[in-house]
Amino acid sequence: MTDLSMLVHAKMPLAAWIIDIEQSSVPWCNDAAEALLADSLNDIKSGQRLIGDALQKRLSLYIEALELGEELPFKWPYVSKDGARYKVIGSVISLGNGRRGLSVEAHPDLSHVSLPTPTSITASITSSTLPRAPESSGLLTQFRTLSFAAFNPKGEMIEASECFIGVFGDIQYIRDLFAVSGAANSFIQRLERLECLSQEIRLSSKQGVRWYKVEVSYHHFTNNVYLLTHDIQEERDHEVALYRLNNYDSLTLLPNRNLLYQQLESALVNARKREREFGLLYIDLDSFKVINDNFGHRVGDELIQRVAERIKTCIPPRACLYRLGGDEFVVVLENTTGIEELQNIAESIMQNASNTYLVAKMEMMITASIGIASYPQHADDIDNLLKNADAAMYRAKSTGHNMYFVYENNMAENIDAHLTLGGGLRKAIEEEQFVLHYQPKIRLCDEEVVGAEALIRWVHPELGMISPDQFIPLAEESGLILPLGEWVIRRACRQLKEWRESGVAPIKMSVNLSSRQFMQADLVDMVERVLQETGVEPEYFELELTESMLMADAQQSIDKLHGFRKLGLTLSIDDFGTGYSSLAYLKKFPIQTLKIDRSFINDLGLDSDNDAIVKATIAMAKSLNLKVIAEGVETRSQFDLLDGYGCQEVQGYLFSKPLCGEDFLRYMSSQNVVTFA
Ligand SMILES: Nc1nc2c(ncn2[C@@H]2O[C@@H]3COP(=O)(O)O[C@H]4[C@@H](O)[C@H](n5cnc6c(=O)[nH]c(N)nc65)O[C@@H]4COP(=O)(O)O[C@H]3[C@H]2O)c(=O)[nH]1
Repeated sequence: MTDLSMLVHAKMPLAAWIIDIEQSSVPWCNDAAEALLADSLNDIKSGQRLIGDALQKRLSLYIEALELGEELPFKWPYVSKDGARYKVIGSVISLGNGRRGLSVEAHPDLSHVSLPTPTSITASITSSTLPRAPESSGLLTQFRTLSFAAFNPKGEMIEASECFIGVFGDIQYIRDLFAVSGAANSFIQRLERLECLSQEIRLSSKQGVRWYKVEVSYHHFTNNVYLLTHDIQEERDHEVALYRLNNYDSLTLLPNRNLLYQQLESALVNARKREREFGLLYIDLDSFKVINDNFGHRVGDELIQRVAERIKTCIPPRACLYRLGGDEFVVVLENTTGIEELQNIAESIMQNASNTYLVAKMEMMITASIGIASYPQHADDIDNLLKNADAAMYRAKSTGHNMYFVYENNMAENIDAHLTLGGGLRKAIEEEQFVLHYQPKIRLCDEEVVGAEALIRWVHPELGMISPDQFIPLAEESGLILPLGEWVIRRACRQLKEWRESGVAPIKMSVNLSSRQFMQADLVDMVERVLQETGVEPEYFELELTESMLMADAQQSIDKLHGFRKLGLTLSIDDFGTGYSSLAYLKKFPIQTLKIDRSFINDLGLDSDNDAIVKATIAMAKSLNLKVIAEGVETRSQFDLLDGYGCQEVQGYLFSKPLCGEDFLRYMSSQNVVTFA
């Protein structure tokens, strides 16, 4: 056995295997270990031969020490079958289920190689001006796959394998290998302290600076250094890719939630230490789901990319933008001088983000709702800071689109319930846990079905059917009414189309609008789009609005109502009598129908004041050329009174409760309003 044959065995990568300490077995070994341990491998796998008595004893001691909380260094000399010597070095790893194991590597033990005269190894980094040493034996050059080199105490390369020269060139000094001179110094210093050294380090190869695993052995007698290198750049690239995958959003390439938490943690530490402020903006795009639903996820994804690019241009260079997923982003700004700084960013985002985007050859628009929270004013820990910014964002959403709000204390009051229920509602929208029921509208003169009011129900997987009174206010508050409202309009139109296709005589479909929906900037466009998409003629579609909705911003309402009228659909005032009830004012609104609230119908014939109001309302509505419909009609006597007062249509349990689509069709058939063409 020659010294060189030992080097041959020390091939890279290192032989590595895992020892299950409790079982005294070897559950895994790599190819190098397989080659190194050759025909004893079968025994290794069954855990018998390699782990002989002496080793078993050492492992037992090791386990005992581990149990006492003491981790002993595990080193074990190993001589392979052909006499090559190795140092096996192990470290503790978890094997799952509370079991512990050792991850071991066999490092070639080069301390037996006979080599030239000793001097100090420190000289190797200080003697770069010395001429090249002549000690080369010429033997190593024959190795083609092993990247190996030997250096004398002056740091001069004595000899190198063909592979080494191929990778690093014919270098003169050990320091020539290192990409950074500081790295060379600390490397040599470590080597002086340790017998052998295994380190991952960047070296200067002919291909450029790359990551290598370097195994170095320092020979005591000769002071020479023996160095093996193994290119691990590819592994590093994989690690980097994995890091990117875990910490960056693949769609926008923005840092994700993980990195957000990391930055917030460090921002918090800095701010506490230096008594500084920092803040964040929680950004949620408005009605993004509508875009996904209408144009597909590819278009939605592209829009998200464009929006991310746009937001980046609106924030200062020292601010950092993160994507939390979906249509949610967060901007973090450290060392702020006050809330205004954050408000300025919000304004800049709102202004720029709402400009059109060219996506899939279409011009698209989207707005953002933003919530602002700052440390230490609004929270003194990260979770609450995020939660409060989120609460402020919800406030912005429920107040109107394209707005920002700075967190205020009262926003937190309902936030827990809000997030739980809101979260449920969000999921319900995604999973379409909603159905529409339809209540017939009956013409008084001939008791024919002339219309249907679409009424939403939430079919909750655990709670069963939930009435709209319970969740519409929540949907309003969270802004979710916008996607939900659009779903209602689309579903109702599709249903009308289906009924028509199954031979039902034309009837009008009415849909309720909520106040938040009514504020939606692109509402008229959205309704037009849905009507076109579903092929419903506008004259068969009606929107029901409340008085309070119209009065909130009368001028804007008038403009919007005219927009709807231009489309050709009809407009009805719902729950009439419960609000302002100013017919004179209502004259200004281009509406066609008044719906008398069921609270008036309840007492009809029992309360003369009520009767007088209903009678007067119908008379005045007629003079204004408005159609009148009464809701909540439950009895024949109510029906007869309304007939006598000149009411044109009724709706109520007297005829039918709201029905699912199929039952409504059956109801129509029983009323002979089916004209099978
Ligand atoms: N006691 C009695 N009740 C009757 C009678 N006839 C009908 N009703 C009920 O009265 C409500 C009429 O709807 P609304 O006034 O628009 O009041 C609706 C409407 O404001 C809102 N809503 C329902 N669907 C939607 C929707 O799709 N969008 C929006 N924004 N709001 C909706 O929820 C409210 C409640 O809806 P529902 O629970 O379906 O309750 C419905 C209906 O089931 C009757 O003879 N007697």
